[in-house]
Amino acid sequence: MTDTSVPAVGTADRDLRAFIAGLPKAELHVHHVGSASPRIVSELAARHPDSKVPADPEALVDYFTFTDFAHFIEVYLSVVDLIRTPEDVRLLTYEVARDMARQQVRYAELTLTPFSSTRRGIDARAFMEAIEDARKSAEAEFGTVLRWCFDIPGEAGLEAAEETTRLATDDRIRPEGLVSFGLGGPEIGVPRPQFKPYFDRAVAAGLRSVPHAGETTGPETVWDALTELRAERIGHGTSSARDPKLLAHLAEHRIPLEVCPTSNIATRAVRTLEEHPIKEFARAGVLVTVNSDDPPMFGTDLNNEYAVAARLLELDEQGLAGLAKNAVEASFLDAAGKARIAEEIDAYTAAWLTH
Ligand SMILES: Nc1ncnc2c1ncn2[C@@H]1O[C@H](CCC(=O)c2cccc(C(=O)O)c2)[C@@H](O)[C@H]1O
Ligand SMILES: [Zn+2]
Repeated sequence: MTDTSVPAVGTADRDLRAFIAGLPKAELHVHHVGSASPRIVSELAARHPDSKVPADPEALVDYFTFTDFAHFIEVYLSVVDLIRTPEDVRLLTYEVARDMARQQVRYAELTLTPFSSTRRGIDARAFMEAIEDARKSAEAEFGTVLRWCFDIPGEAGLEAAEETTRLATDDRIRPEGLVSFGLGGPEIGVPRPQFKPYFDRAVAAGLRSVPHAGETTGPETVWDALTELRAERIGHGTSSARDPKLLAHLAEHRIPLEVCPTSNIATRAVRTLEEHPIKEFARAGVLVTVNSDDPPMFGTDLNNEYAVAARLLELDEQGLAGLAKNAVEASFLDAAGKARIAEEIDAYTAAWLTH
């Protein structure tokens, strides 16, 4: 006979997952192409049958298993090759927002790499119109507010930096939803300081600096991002844990880290979740935000990243609400926008804990 007095293993975990599923959230580090779900990839692959990306969602699980960071970028670029027309761009953006809304994401800063599209022949203005059309439809229909980060694909060099900066700063081209400027791709062999003039121009044009740093290289790259690229938040920043002075600096200056735990395992930047430095960040007083990076490619979503963080940081519902509010605080929303989501988080948490 089953002993019903003993809670089934995992009940607490299930309750926390249910709490997370309904928790209003903000996401600060998530890539446009990297958010293409199997459903979206299949639709794009069917449109472009010459692509090497499998159209069958089940085959995508194997295809999205990476041997290292370089392999991840290789696969990533094969998905980039599926985005060939402004309509592909619009579809991807709109469907990504739908997937976010299902997870109660109220606000997201989505990282786009417009250079990858313009160099493949998509007209810059048509690209901007496509993302803006998707942004406005998504906000009206799903209630999810999107803002853009344009990032330089570092490995593609200064030509990519120049083009990304032009697209981000030319008043006749830059989209209304653009708030920030980033730098992604591999770090090894791609020194950050060479991008200083481009970040200077972007910051002068009113954009916020949010480069990836310390994902696959050491803390010196994070220092470079801070001192040379004027970073206001750090993408990943994983290796900061190896430099106590850096942790103290990040904490003192309230420079948030955009932590993406499952991504770090999938790209082999960190060996296991148990070894992930998120605990050290929190202990040092750094403003930690939790993000999904390239969720379907890493077999995760934002809700799962919150569940992972809850386990690693030993958070209860109040702790998770605090984590969600960290992302709101670290976002580039205005004060009223931040207050609105923070209040929603508090109201949801209070209602959950009293019923
Ligand atoms: N975890 C990540 N960490 C870092 N970056 C990540 C992560 N996830 C996704 N990215 C994205 O990968 C892009 C890389 C694209 C790139 O390197 C490249 C090189 C040469 C040519 C072209 C091209 O398009 O022709 C592109 C970055 O810009 C970034 O947005
Ligand atoms: Zn990233």
